[in-house]
Amino acid sequence: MTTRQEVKTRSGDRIAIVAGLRTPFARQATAFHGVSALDMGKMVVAEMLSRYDLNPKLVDQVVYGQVIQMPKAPNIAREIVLGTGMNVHTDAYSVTRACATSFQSTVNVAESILAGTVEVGIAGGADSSSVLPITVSTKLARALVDLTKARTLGDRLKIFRRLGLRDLAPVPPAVAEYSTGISMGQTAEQMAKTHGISRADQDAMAVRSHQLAAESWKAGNLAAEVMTCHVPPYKSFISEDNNIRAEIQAEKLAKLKPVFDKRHGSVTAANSTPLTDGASALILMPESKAKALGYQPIGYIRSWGFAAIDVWEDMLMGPSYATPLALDRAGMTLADLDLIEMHEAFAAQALANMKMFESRKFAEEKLGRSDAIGEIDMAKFNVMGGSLAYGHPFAATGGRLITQMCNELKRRGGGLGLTTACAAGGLGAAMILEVE
Ligand SMILES: CC(=O)SCCNC(=O)CCNC(=O)[C@H](O)C(C)(C)COP(=O)(O)OP(=O)(O)OC[C@H]1O[C@@H](n2cnc3c(N)ncnc32)[C@H](O)[C@@H]1OP(=O)(O)O
Repeated sequence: MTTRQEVKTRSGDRIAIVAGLRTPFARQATAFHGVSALDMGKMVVAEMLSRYDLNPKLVDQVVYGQVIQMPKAPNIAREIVLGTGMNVHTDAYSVTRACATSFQSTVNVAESILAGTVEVGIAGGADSSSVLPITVSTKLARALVDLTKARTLGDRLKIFRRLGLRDLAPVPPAVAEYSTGISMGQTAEQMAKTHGISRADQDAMAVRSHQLAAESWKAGNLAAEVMTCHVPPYKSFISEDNNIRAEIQAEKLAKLKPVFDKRHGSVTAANSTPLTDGASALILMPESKAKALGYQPIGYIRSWGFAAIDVWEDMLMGPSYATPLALDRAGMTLADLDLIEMHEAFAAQALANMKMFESRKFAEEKLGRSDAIGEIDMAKFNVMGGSLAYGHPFAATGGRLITQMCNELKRRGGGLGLTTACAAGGLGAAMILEVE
C-alpha cells in the first residue's frame, strides 16, 4: 500500500529521535570475543540512559532484536531491561527482520508512540558473530530427546547406535537462506553476474567506503555516536571500529581471491561486509515530550517502507523495492533527498541496487511504475562510508545508519535523508528522516 503517511501523533507531534548510540563495531573474534549480543546491548542501553540523563522510570518500552538468537535469552529486550537496572515495569519485547532488525524495532516504537500507548521508548539491535549458538546435528538432537525417555540401559545403547561420527560434529549457524540454502555471498555473486557488476567496480566501492569511514573518524564525526566499551573481564577496551582500513590499496584488493565462486566469481573478503560484533540503540519520543524534557532531537521520522521479494534471485534487492514505498509515503522523490545511506552488505549488492534505482525497465517490470526511482548522486551517497568498512553486526546496522544519517545531516545544516537496507528472506527496509 502506498498511501501517504503522516507520521504524527494525534496531537500533531512528530516522532523525535532524541539520541542514537552504538558500540564500536569489531571484526569477528577480536575486541568483543566472548561478549554476547545481550551484553553489548546492555552496554549501549546503559550508557545511553546515563549519557542522556534519561530517568529509566520514564521509559515505557524497549524493543530490541538480534538476528543470531541466543536460545538462553530469547527475549533480548527484556533481558536488557532486567540487566541494566532499568525500571522492572518497563515493557520489553524482541523483534527480528534479519539485517533490517533495528529498522523494525525503531518502527515498532514509533508506531506505539503514534498509537498513544507509549511515550518514551528505546529501540535497537545487537549481534555477535563471536558468541554463537553452536548447535548439534538434527540426528543427535533427536537422540538426546529420546535419551530422556529411555528407561533401560539397553534402550539407551540402541539410541547411541543410531549415531555416526559425523552426527557428533557441532553445527554453527549459517549465513544462508533457510528456504533455499543459498548463502548471502552466493546471492551477491548471482547479483554481480546478472547485473554486470564488475570486480573493479566492487573493489572501488570498498576502497571508497574505507577511505570515507577513515576520514570520518579522523574528523571526529563519529566520536559522539560511538561509545568506548570496557570489555569483560575489563582488562581491555575498544573505542573505535576496528575493521576500517585507512591505508586500503586497490592493487592489494585486486589480488584477493573470490570467496563464494572461486573459479568465476568476483565477490571477495574485501568487497563483502566482514562478520562483525556490535550493538546500537535509539531513544524515541513525541517531539513535545522530548522538548519538555529539555532534549534537542537529532532527527525526526518522516516515513518508512518495508518490502518483500523472491529469495531465489536478486534476494538482496530490497532497497529498490522499499525505497519507492517510503518516498511515496513521504510525498517525495529521490531528488528531494540531501543524503542517502544504503547498507553495503556486499559491494555487488549495493551497486546492483543503485543500477536498479536508475532503471526505467526495472521500474516498469518490477515496480509497476512508469518512471525509474532515480539516479543516485554519489556526492550524497554513503558519504561517511558504509558497512563494507564499518562492518555489519546484523541487528545493529539499522541503528548505525539512522544515527549516522541524522548526525551528518545536522552537520550539513539539516535536510532530508534516506536510510535503506536489504535483508535476508528477500526483505528490504527504507526510512526517510528529516533533520532541522
Ligand atoms: C543483508 C545482508 O547484510 S547479507 C550480508 C550478511 N553478511 C555476510 O554474509 C558476511 C559475509 N562475509 C563473510 O562471510 C566473510 O567476511 C568472508 C567469507 C567474506 C571473508 O572471511 P575471511 O576469509 O575470514 O576473511 P579475512 O578477514 O580472513 O580476509 C581474507 C583476506 O582478505 C584480506 N582482506 C579483507 N578485507 C580486506 C581489505 N578491505 N583490504 C585488503 N585486504 C583485505 C585479509 O587481510 C585476508 O588476507 P590474508 O589471508 O592475507 O590475511
